[in-house]
Amino acid sequence: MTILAPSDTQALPADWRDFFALTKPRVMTLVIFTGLCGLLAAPGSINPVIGFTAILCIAIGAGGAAALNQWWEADLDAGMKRTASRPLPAGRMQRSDARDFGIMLSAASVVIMGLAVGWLAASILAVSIVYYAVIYTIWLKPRTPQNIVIGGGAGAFPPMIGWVAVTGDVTLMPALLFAIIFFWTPPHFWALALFIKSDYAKVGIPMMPVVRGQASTRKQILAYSILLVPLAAAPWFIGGTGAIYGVTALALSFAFLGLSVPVAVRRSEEGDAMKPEKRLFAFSIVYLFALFGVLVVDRVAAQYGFSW
Ligand code: HEM
Ligand SMILES: CC(C)=CCC/C(C)=C/CC/C(C)=C/COP(=O)(O)OP(=O)(O)O
Repeated sequence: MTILAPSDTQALPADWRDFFALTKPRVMTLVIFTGLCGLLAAPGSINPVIGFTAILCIAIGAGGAAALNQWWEADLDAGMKRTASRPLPAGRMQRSDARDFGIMLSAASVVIMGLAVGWLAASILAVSIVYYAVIYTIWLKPRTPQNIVIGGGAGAFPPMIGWVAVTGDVTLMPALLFAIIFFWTPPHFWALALFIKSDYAKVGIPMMPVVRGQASTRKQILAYSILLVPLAAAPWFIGGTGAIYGVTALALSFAFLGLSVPVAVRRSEEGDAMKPEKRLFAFSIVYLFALFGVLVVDRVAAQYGFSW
């Protein structure tokens, strides 16, 4: 099968703000934060300049992959209200410029990571870029309602990259951090997809609520949320963290589960300003920031002798 690249259109000259927008800066804050937390929670130490370089490379690589995602999806983005004002669908940029920008950032991030930090971290970064830009965006997203379940792997790599930048090897702890984000992604995204369902249906993307329906999606959100409870606490169970992390992870995960139940049973009050799925989506972001934040707090506390 031949995959044709989207062609160029007449576009207005883009400025730096459009290039910055191509990196999906708001979404990538959490990607960068989880990468930083992976780096700070890892055993051992790293030269601050090299540590900063590692995080910069995760940011540049994630931004490059996001630019490639938008280069490929310019036509789809034009058909959805949420994405129509992005630089490409709004006609502020040439498609080829977005593609070249994405390739340049991606390549630079991997090479700099390899030379300055290490080639294992660089290889995992390269895999995550290809995973997001090619496996998820080009291959899975238009083909299967399991797109984000499998595609969730792309966004789960950053803490592992941060960890590996310090330790130089992949052990059970970074694998667990990967698994937490991997199983967090379906409830995170399907909660959103439940209230923007019609947008994806319009452009023919087989997102779960469109293909399997709302009831099935709601049940699956609950199933992943249940799984997150033991999984998020697993770093504590295996002795990789102290109780500061473990107890907070359990509290956060039960709160997450508590917000998933009304989504699963469609319980929303008459005149409820914020639907349960909107509430769950918003909390999913707070959840991951807090979970990875407390991972670092736990490690710092242990270093200062505060551990239960
Ligand atoms: C395949 C996996 C994922 C999909 C399909 C997805 C999809 C989305 C979508 C469509 C939005 C709405 C905002 C927008 O228009 O860009 C969003 C928001 C967000 N996502 Fe995800 N996401 C995924 C994974 C992740 C991961 C792994 C992270 C970070 C670890 C993340 C962090 C965020 C954040 C922070 C926001 C809020 C951005 C804002 O405030 O506008 N997402 N996500
Ligand atoms: C280091 C590295 C490469 C990290 C990548 C991180 C990653 C995969 C994040 C995924 C988050 C994201 C923006 C999904 C949007 O899905 P979409 O693109 O389908 O959403 P859209 O409908 O808004 O375009």
